[in-house]
Amino acid sequence: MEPKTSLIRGIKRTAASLTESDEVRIKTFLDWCKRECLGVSEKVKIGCDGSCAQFGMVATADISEGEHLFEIPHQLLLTPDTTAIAQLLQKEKDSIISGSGWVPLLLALMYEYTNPTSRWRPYTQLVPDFDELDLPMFWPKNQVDQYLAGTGVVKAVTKDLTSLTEEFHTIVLPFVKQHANIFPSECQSLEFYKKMVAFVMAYSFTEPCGEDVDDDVTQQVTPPVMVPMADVLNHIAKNNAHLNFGKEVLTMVAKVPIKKGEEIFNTYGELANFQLLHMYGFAEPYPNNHFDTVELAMRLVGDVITRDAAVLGLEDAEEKWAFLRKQELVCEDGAWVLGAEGILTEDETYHTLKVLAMNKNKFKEYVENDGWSETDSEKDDSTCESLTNG
Ligand SMILES: C[S@@+](CC[C@H](N)C(=O)[O-])C[C@H]1O[C@@H](n2cnc3c(N)ncnc32)[C@H](O)[C@@H]1O
Repeated sequence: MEPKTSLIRGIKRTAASLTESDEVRIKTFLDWCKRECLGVSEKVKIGCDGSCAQFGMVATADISEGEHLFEIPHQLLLTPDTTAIAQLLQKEKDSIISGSGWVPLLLALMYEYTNPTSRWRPYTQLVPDFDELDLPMFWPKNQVDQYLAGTGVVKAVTKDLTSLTEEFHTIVLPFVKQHANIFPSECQSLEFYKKMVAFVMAYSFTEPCGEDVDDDVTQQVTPPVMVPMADVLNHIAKNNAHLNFGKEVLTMVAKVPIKKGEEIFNTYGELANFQLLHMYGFAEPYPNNHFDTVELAMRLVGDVITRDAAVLGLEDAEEKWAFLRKQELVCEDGAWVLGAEGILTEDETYHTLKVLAMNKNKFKEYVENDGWSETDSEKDDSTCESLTNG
């Protein structure tokens, strides 16, 4: 059988040890951090001796809860506003508007990544070759279809590849050609652009907005930025450190006491394993990821209940399903989401199951009323309780 190369490659990297070139790149990066006033605690070090994936950060002494591990000045973030081509991007901003919103950062990265005299050179040199990240967007299509069927990754990867190819040809390539004096020829290649997209996907941060700015579970909606040093940290769901976005600096703070020798883990968000695999090329082994979810496609359930209504003892299954669709409680692309602690789409699932379980008269009444507004007493109905919790 064909090996699941990507998953195996991911495991192999666990046992990696620092090569001479790694050591030089880490030292160059740390010297750069010092020069650029990126302060790092003496109680941490970058290395390969963490639990996973090439580089990571490990505690070299006991760390207390709340201790600062490093502080990154805002001007050291690599963004469309800080790059050496910021003025050009600003001047041409109307021609680089994209659906993803990533194009300005991608152009900044293409420029800085290929420029030997870039201010961020020691940072961009530390990042591994992007193919090694094993993001499913680099897998051959047949492997994605074969190994990831039934997860949301297949659809997400197809969408990513379509949109990045479209943005490359319509926005990025014309821009790069127009400014061929500053972009080397490799920037005209779609393969290179894909690597830059992978860089943003697996390494960028998005400043949380809204009320809970200090909370690492906040919704992320602002454009992504590159954050040197913070992106050295690997992710686990039970992270022991998190990044605070302050006005002057971004600070990595210990969430809990961390013992000497332990790896420092950040969070990339409350992500299910399929999302981790899609964006970062790894998944957490069961049962470590308490944010993991399973999606039950409504379309599949619809097929089964209408096909096997008699076996299931369901009355008017087809009419009920059609009515639920009309009410937009179910849809072709929809899914019910099951989390570690129960059903996350509880209302929709509850409502659907309740309709499916109705007898003829009740369903007739329900259709006549164009659905029904539920009272608390109905919600306490024991049948429905067992349906939602069982
Ligand atoms: C932001 S980078 C972290 C630094 C990265 N380890 C490096 O060497 O540059 C994100 C990448 O690290 C790896 N990674 C992070 N957390 C991981 C984990 N818990 N298990 C396996 N790989 C992980 C994945 O390859 C992911 O795409």
